[in-house]
Amino acid sequence: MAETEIISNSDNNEQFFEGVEKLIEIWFTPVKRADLRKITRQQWENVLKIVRCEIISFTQSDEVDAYVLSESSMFVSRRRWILKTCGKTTPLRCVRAVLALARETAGYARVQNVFYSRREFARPEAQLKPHDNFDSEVELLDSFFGDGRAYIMGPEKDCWYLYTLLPLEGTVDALEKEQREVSDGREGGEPDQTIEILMSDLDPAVMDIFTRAASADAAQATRASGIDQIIPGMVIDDYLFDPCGYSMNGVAKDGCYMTIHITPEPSCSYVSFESNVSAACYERVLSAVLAAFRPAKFVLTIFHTPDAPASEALRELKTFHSLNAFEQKEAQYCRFSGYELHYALYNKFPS
Ligand SMILES: C[S@+](CC[C@H](N)C(=O)[O-])C[C@H]1O[C@@H](n2cnc3c(N)ncnc32)[C@H](O)[C@@H]1O
Repeated sequence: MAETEIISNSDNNEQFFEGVEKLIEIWFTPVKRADLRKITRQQWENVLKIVRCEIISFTQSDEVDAYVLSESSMFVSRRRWILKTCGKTTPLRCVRAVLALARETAGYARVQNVFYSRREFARPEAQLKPHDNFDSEVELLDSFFGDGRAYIMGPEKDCWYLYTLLPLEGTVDALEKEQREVSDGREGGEPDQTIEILMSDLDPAVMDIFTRAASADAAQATRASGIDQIIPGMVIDDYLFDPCGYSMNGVAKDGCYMTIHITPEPSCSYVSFESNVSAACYERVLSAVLAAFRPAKFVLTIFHTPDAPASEALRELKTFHSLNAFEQKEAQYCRFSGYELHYALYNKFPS
């Protein structure tokens, strides 16, 4: 397993781990018979060495290959690649290698869309280049993809960063038109959505479940926390770290995935939830996630294509009972190339 990034905090002898992940998602422009799943496990292992993490488990459905990593997860489907890594990993350093494999092994010549995002790190100064500041990350991303656009949302010390592609002809409408033309009559025109819930300051009693002292194995932690009930019917691949820490991927037959990563250390507790489940389930999913982990604070992001039912779900967000205990500190809505984004930051009301 890769070197553990656990740093002792000399003031109180507690351990620090940077749970906040860097998340990159690349969509390739459809080509008949091209498939990212032609890239072999050995080739992915070489890529992940550059990132400073390793594969620890694997599961798959007809639509997606899901890897649990020593630092979070990777999902590979026909034309979408997702890499989510925490700690001091360096995911942007592997993008050049992935673009080369996509071209030479999988058969993709063009990138259709890119999303790179993360919350502000608890300890930004401890990150390795280019992840020690967002400007350097953007500079490297621009060197791969030409002109992207960078966004910073929320308050300075607790912000959320995003990089995505600029519309080619200068306007969002122009890019959406181009994307519609590319996907007309082929795969790839399907509605898409991603919900992410990035939680901090979690209930210590819940975090305790994700320690070897409290749970004999990952399956026990999955059941005791209710993770198996968040999106029922998924094949779950879970892993309990020693002495604490938890990662899981879930995949369903229809291509739906979910992934949860947990840093239970009291001084830096952090949990991330991500899924492309359809928006029809958002209230149920949000309430199951908040009930399972009991965060004091969380960032909610929802990306969706304009035709996805998520647009409806977002209009109803204010009526979600699960959000009654929280104050919405920030909220922003953006429209990008082919996607809309809702971002919000919530704090628990003092009890
Ligand atoms: C990989 S997990 C999940 C991280 C995730 N990004 C999150 O949302 O918190 C990290 C947790 O596992 C623990 N851990 C134990 N051994 C580890 C190892 N060899 N590599 C990475 N994390 C390890 C860390 O202390 C931390 O609590």
